Amino acid sequence: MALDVDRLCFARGSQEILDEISFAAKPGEITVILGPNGVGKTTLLKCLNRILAPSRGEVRIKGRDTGRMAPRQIARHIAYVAQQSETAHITAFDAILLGRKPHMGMLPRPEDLEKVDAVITHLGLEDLSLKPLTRMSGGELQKVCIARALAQETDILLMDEPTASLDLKNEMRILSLIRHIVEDHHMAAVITMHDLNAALRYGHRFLFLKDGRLHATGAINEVTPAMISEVYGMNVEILHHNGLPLVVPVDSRAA
Ligand SMILES: Nc1ncnc2c1ncn2[C@@H]1O[C@H](COP(=O)(O)OP(=O)(O)OP(=O)(O)O)[C@@H](O)[C@H]1O
Repeated sequence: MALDVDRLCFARGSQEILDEISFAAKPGEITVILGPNGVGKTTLLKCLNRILAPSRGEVRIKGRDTGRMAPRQIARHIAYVAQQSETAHITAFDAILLGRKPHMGMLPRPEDLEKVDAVITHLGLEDLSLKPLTRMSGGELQKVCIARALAQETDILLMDEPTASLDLKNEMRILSLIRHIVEDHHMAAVITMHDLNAALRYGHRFLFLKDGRLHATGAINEVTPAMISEVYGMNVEILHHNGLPLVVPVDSRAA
């Protein structure tokens, strides 16, 4: 496994946010964390790369406890795309170059610049390369953030609501891009999402959080309407259209 999470707990003061969360993220797969607002999805992601320190339990990268690793070492294995990306007045090229920081000293080496060029070409971002982040649309910015994560050359990718501010077309494009990257580069991705239909379309494995605990997990063919209803407090059906699952709310009463 690329990433093993073992009985992870996180508390803020006396408030227990995450309670005994265990799962493993596999290379070549997108693991999607699902659950209602405020359940702890972002908190869990931040515990995975130790932006937040779990109060109990372990997160292991290829068997190594992240609690015993320096932040720079963790950053060589885990790239993190936060929910609100920074929009500093720097170009896309420079933003992507920041992804090389865990690998370089004070100054970029020729191989760092070559890596950034290669990622820009791979994602077709040549036209954006010299554009400042402050003048980018949400979709453009998200692509730059993904490019920076790729330039970081990690085996694990964490993304917090990567399509939150995107229109339908860009949402599909970005999720398709993430899925291709994960499969082609054999990365293990863990992402949070609210759009259940997009999640079921592009994810491989699903974790449902409820009341701070892992309520249910499963691959695409193991997700049931009951799991969704119990977690979101709303009755749903799962229909199929052209082989794709579609979650349809049945009524708005609490399940
Ligand atoms: N900086 C903070 N200080 C105090 N409490 C916080 C902080 N950040 C989050 N919380 C609380 O921790 C809990 C989990 O928040 P978190 O952001 O992880 O949830 P989430 O599932 O990602 O929510 P959403 O779907 O709305 O983004 C919530 O009760 C939230 O109010």
